[in-house]
Parts: sequence; C-alpha cells; structure tokens
Amino acid sequence: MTDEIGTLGPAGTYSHRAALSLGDDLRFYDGVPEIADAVERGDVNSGVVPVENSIEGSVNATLDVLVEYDLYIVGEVVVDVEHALLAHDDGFNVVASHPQALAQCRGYLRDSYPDAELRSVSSTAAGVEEAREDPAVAAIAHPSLADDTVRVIDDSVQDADGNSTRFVVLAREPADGGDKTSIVVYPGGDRPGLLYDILGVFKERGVNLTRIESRPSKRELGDYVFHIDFEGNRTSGADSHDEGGTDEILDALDEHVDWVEFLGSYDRVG
Ligand SMILES: O=C(O)C(=O)Cc1ccccc1
Repeated sequence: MTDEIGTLGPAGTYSHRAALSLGDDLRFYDGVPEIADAVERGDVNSGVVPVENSIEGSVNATLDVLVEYDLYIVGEVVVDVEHALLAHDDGFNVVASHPQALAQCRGYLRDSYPDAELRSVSSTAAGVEEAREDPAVAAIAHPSLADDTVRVIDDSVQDADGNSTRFVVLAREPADGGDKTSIVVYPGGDRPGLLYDILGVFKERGVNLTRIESRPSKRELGDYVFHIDFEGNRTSGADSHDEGGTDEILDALDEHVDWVEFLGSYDRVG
C-alpha cells in the first residue's frame, strides 16, 4: 500500500507546504476533486486540501468534496500564508493566482494595480509557472518561488496580517480519535427553531462549537447543508454514548434533521 500523500501542485503551493508537515512522499494534482479521487482510488494514502482561510473564509470545493465523497478527515494543519507578487519586472498587465489568493489580496491589487487583469488558475504555483513563461504575467504566491526568472516585486501583499489557512487531511478510514470532530447535517427543509434545535444539542451538553458553515445542498435554492466542527470525539466521556460523546451527539441531532454525516475526529498535525 502506498504511503504517498496527494496535494495541490505543482511544487511550491501552500498545500504542498502544509503536506510537508506529514511527510515528503508527495504526489501533485490539479484540484481538490482530483485529490479526493486519488485518495478514494487508493493511488495515494491521504490527501491534503485547504478548507478555510482567515481572510477569505471557506474553500467551497473542499466543503463539497467532504459531502460528496466517502472520505474522512484524519488531521488538520494550519499554515501561515504570506503572499508575494512575483514577476520578471513591473511590466505586467495580468496577475495570475489561485482564486483564494487573488481574493486575499483583493484590496492590494485594486489599490496598486487597478488596471491589471486578474486570472484565476489552479494554484499559486501554477500562476508562477505562467509568470515564468510570460513577462506580461505576474503571480501571487509564496516568496520562496522567486528564482532567476521571476523576482519578488512586492512582499506581504495580503489584505490582513496574520493570514492563515487551515488544511485537512483526507483518508479512506477515520482516525482513532482526536480533539476536534467534524460533521455535516442536512435538515431537509426549514421550520422555525430548526437551527436553535441543532445548536441546543451542543449547548445542553456543554460542547463548544468551533465552526458552523452553510453550503447549498444543490437540490434547490434556499436548501442547505451545515458543516459543524466541535470540540470532543467519539470517546469523550466514559463511553461513546455518555452525554457529550460524539455518538450520543449524532443520535441527538438525528432527532432534528434528515441526515447527519460523521467526517472524523482528529488532531492538529505538524
Ligand atoms: O494555490 C495554492 O497554493 C494552494 O495551496 C491553495 C491556497 C491558495 C491560497 C491560500 C492558501 C491555499
């Protein structure tokens, strides 16, 4: 069985930097669904994908993969993200990067390069490859990608200090446990007090939520799934069905919603 870790390529992406805290046997893919496919097929043992950023919020492609694939979160990695603007020189009129990176630098780009065309590409490092080939293109990426061809035109160009991204590690089987649990709930309709009932399950047990995010269910407008992260795991309490254990929380949520999907209990790695 392979020990390889799949992540977003080419070499030098922030996802690559996150994956290096797990190992250095890496395989690169062009996008989050491609990484999930590779994990599901068994081409790689695990996959590292970005899930949320402190400036720009959720990475929707990852939230969707968490619902659509039969995979588990087995770890998380938080990486500081400090972007540089890289180009041959200042004679560029296009800025290419991953859409999350362009969004994290939106204010800077509007103020400093209002006429530049913004081009979304599959990753920050893919943007640097374009910038290397074409002097009309600049990239937003980690400054370590500068070389003899593209230099750092400007550094720390993100719109807020303390920019960081949380990555999750995906695998075919759940981890043994960990301090945080992620689930997805699908209410299957709306009614007064629905969210109150869902949140009440956590409040009644004194369980701290660390995140709640809605995504369209893709069934119809106004129909949502909720991604919920909370402190605790399957073995909180003396056994998993003790008050506050994850299984007991999932059972209690089941009373209020159409379905609940357990995504994993895991620790921070790296
Ligand atoms: O394109 C990359 O380098 C990625 O890994 C995705 C990303 C983009 C911007 C911030 C964090 C992760």
